[in-house]
Amino acid sequence: MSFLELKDIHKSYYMNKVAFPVLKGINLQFERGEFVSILGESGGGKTTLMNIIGGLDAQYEGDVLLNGRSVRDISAKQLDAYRRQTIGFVFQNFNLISHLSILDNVLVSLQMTGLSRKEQRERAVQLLDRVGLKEHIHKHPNQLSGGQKQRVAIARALASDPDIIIADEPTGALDSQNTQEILTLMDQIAADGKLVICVTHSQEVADYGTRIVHMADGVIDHDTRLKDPFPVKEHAALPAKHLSFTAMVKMALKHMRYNLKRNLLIIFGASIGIFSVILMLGLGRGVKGYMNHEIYSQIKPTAVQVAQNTDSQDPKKLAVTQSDLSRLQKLSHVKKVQLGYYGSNVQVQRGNASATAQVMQTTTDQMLAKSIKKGQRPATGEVVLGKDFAQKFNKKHPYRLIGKSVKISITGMNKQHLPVVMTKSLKVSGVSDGSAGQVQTNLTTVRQLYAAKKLTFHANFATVVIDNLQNVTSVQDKIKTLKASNGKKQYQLTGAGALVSTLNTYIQLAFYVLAAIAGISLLVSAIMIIVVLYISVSERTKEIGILRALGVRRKDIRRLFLSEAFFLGLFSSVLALIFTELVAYFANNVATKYIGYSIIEITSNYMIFGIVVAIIISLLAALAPAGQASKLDPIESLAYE
Ligand SMILES: Nc1ncnc2c1ncn2[C@@H]1O[C@H](COP(=O)(O)OP(=O)(O)OP(=O)(O)O)[C@@H](O)[C@H]1O
Repeated sequence: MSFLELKDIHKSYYMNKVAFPVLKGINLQFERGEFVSILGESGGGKTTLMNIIGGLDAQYEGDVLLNGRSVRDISAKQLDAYRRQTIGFVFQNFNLISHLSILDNVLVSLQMTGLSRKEQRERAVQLLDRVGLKEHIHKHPNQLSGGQKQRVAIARALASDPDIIIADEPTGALDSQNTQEILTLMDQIAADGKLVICVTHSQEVADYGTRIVHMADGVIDHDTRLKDPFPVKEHAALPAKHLSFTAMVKMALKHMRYNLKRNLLIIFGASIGIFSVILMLGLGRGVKGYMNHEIYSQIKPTAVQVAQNTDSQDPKKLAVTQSDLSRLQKLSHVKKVQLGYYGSNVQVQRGNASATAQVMQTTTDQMLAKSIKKGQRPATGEVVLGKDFAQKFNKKHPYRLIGKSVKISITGMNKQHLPVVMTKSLKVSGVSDGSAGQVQTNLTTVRQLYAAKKLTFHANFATVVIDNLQNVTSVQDKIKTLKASNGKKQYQLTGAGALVSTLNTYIQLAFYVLAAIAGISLLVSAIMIIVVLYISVSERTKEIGILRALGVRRKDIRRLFLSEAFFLGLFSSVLALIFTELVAYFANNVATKYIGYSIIEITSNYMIFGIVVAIIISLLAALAPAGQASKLDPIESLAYE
């Protein structure tokens, strides 16, 4: 049984379904320790035969037997393993990976062995030393001469300690001195007990080997033995494995570093989209926070105002009664309820000057004590005026009104539904910031006004004080669902507090819309990544072919591109976060100076969201290009110019 046997190999290429036979029945037997030169006219099918032996081409008839076992009908995975373990390729045009150093080029092959990282490196250095390149291990292929490049290729071919070295015109691009050196190396490889099969056009090269096989018209017409094969030294084969995930990831990073400028630009471009989305979310949160802060600096957040749910102006229908109070008081988390009165168009007179206040309200627990700028809250018979309103009586010194009397007139209705004006002289007890209306009295004062005219007083809202800020929304929601006897909703929330949740919803919505618009730039980033990766696939077609020839699996090629996309996503989101933090820092500094509040609030959730979205988008964008790369045919990729 021969080490390698080719049995009746036939191969045709098809053009428009027309078959062009290239190999027409090749029968050959090879042994280890042979240095076989394949000679023949150009276009005679030598490379085609090498691709079949090398496991790059599985579309042929006949059989290839290794140690008596067929490699014809094995799975794609097993064929990858066959190339990894058994075959070492040396090409005419070297086929080194340009973005990897000399050492890394050799290491790619070694990473598919069971050696430890240290052993891999030691073996790579040792092999490069053997081909005379120890001094150059950190150079890149473009920094080497042709002969040196071919020596790297030989070191790489030997890395996984394969039994067969296939060299397709290894000296075709070299001068005579380099040719001599390469031939010596190949001779030594055969002397080590390996099978060296070398395609050549040169008789001089062919004469160097132990055997010459001549091909003509798709068959072998001469098979001449020049010397005996070298004796085979038995040795343990290097354990093989497929390329590890980390090795693939590292290769992706090395490629990114090699194309640093381009990748930085892509990362920058992609980061803009993520930056805008995070910024919009942060700004939305900040603005909402600011609005709430503004509102709650004027009113107590745990108190809500409740009125009857009606559009009617009829005081009876608007009336909030004791039974309403007890109904509200029964709700859980309600600490206290109190009646209040709200009126409009209140006439205020001082001496000859008079003014109409749009809003008058009785003091409630929702009003913050600090809303009184000067003086104190109104006791019975007293009134507090809003500062702007007070200025209508004393423009320069509104606070001087404190302690003075004003006459206030409100309008009620008698039983006949006729308007009745009620007037009373009240002492100004303080001046407020106006957040509670322009005129503020207490409930007893209003009751007295009504009593003086023998009119029935109806409170028209209730203040519900809630035990804890966290329970405000739930209590508000509960109040809104309370039903009247007719099945309609009984109450509505009034005052600034009621606005807060609606306002928050609108702000949130507005910024979600803005974030979505910013998201369009994410789409642009995704398209950019797709384009770049497609370009990268076509630029790296040859590299993909080389990796496949070395035994790298399709899966690994896909991972290589997906890893690059992952890093593009990761790095661009990190850059985006740096940008957002910077912008937030400066914007918040300015905002704090002018409005005393940080207007951009970037939470860690937004950051995580940004990173995750960026990575997902990049990976999705990379799916098609990575898939395309993994499906490339190794022979076509190697032939790609
Ligand atoms: N993918 C392909 N599709 C169609 N025809 C092909 C393909 N690859 C090779 N051929 C044809 O098959 C024939 C043999 O090609 P091959 O490359 O094996 O020859 P060769 O002996 O190695 O030639 P050379 O010495 O010039 O390198 C040529 O006529 C070539 O045009």
